[in-house]
Amino acid sequence: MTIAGTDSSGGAGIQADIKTFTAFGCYGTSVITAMTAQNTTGVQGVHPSPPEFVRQQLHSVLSDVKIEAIKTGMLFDADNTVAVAASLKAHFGGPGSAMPPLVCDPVCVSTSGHTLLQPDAVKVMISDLFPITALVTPNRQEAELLLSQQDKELKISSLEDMVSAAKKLRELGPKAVLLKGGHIVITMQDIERVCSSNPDIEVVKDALLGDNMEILQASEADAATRELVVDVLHQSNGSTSIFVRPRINSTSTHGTGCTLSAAITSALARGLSIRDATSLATSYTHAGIETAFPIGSGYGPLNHMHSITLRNIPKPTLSNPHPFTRLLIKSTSKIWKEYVEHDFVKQLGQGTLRRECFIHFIKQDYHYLKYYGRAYALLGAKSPSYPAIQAAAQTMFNVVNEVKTHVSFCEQWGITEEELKSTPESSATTAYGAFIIDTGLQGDRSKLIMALAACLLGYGEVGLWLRKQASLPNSWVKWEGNPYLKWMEDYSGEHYQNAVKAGLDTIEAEAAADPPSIVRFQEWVATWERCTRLEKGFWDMALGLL
Ligand SMILES: Cc1ncc(COP(=O)(O)O)c(N)n1
Repeated sequence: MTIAGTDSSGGAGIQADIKTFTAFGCYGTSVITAMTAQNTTGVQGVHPSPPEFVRQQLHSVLSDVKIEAIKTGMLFDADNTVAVAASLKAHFGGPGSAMPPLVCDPVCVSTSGHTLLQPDAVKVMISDLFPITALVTPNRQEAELLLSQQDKELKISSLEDMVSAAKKLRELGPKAVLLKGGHIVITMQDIERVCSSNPDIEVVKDALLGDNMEILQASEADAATRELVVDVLHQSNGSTSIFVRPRINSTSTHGTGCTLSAAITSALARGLSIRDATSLATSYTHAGIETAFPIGSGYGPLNHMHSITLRNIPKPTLSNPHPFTRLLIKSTSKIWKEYVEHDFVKQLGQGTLRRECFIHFIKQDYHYLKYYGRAYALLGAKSPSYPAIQAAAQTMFNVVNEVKTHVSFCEQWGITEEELKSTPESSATTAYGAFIIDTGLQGDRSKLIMALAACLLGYGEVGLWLRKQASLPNSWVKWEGNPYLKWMEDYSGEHYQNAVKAGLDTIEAEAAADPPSIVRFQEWVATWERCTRLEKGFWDMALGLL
């Protein structure tokens, strides 16, 4: 449900909210607090709803429809603000009627400079609405106005100011604060500076920023001085996360705040946490600006419907042959790095890895391959065409054959096949294997492909990384004479790398043939991330023997 003002030009307010709810697959209801005569150049008139009529609309909706999440936008005056807060408290005050998450976008002034919240309403918003608010989403100007009650001089002009203002705003009563930084230019250097003095801050980078990976071959200079937009989320558990994305110079920004808060509300209605909802919503809004088409002569609206397909999967090029996989890895670059540059891998490369750890690992790998083979059989069963069935079946055979190589490899380490069979499966192996099979059984073929990719691509990455490191002068990787040379040769060798290439092509083809919605993409990322984490867990387990 949105409680806000209308925008006759369709880009902000109720209209933006309903479009955004729809794009997120949610059903929207609306309570109108004011009508505006408005276009892309400004607000020409405001006609507030009488407070009794605001109450009546709220009653009509709440007495009939089960609401999963609520947002407030333009409330216009103190009377309407009181009406909204009182109605919500009355409806959700009783036993068994818990308040759904309330996102308060404290709309005060339009982009064009028109007052959308009268000065005496600010105090009421703080006293009546904030205590029942799950998340308040001010921009810089709104944050300064809200905090001016305590400190008239307060100005927010740096990332440090944003972090401290977000904390102060939290003390006004809402459970969490998202301070939006669209009006403050920030660079990577600022982020590094702030994070080095506040190591607890979580940095959530948009998929378009991130690290380079060997298997994706291309490089992209991430200039320390590139202009960024940063939003700061501070929550009641004391955690602070900052959401970072590239700045777009665009005039298609009318209704950005409404859209962002409506997107967060939708994601909360779908059950995401505030942090994950914010991450998804900032991506969605960014893509809306990026893909907007010009409407009107002033500040035009965003494109709300881009998420029907995933934005921005660039076409493959020579320098970026696997754009979708790149997006996937960049979306999870932190955990991916922890996996592929794990201490287990480093010690293996140095040749210092303890023999027991390696033996534990290859024994468990023997069990894991069983799940992995079965999962490809399941993928075959879910494949729509002969070539797709063939590809899945072929990989299943490759895995089964790999087991034979694995058994003879283990023999060289003094482990018989009998011993492999009788080794109990560790929890990390069962967890990972079961997760893959479970993902496959849930029904979505693409999700299963994402689940299987973390293993395939990760080992390919490890092989290439170690080989590349070994080729550098004075390298920490010991190649010749390393007891694990054969393992490194296998995973960096042509045979395995060809399998990686085939896997990359499958993922790219899957994404190109049926580009996912942003919500579905997020599900793919979540699956991929779970498997990356489980892979890391597999190596933690092997090192845990120490
Ligand atoms: C009805 C209504 N609600 C909110 C806004 C703020 O949007 P923006 O800051 O983009 O002008 C607006 N212009 N109109």
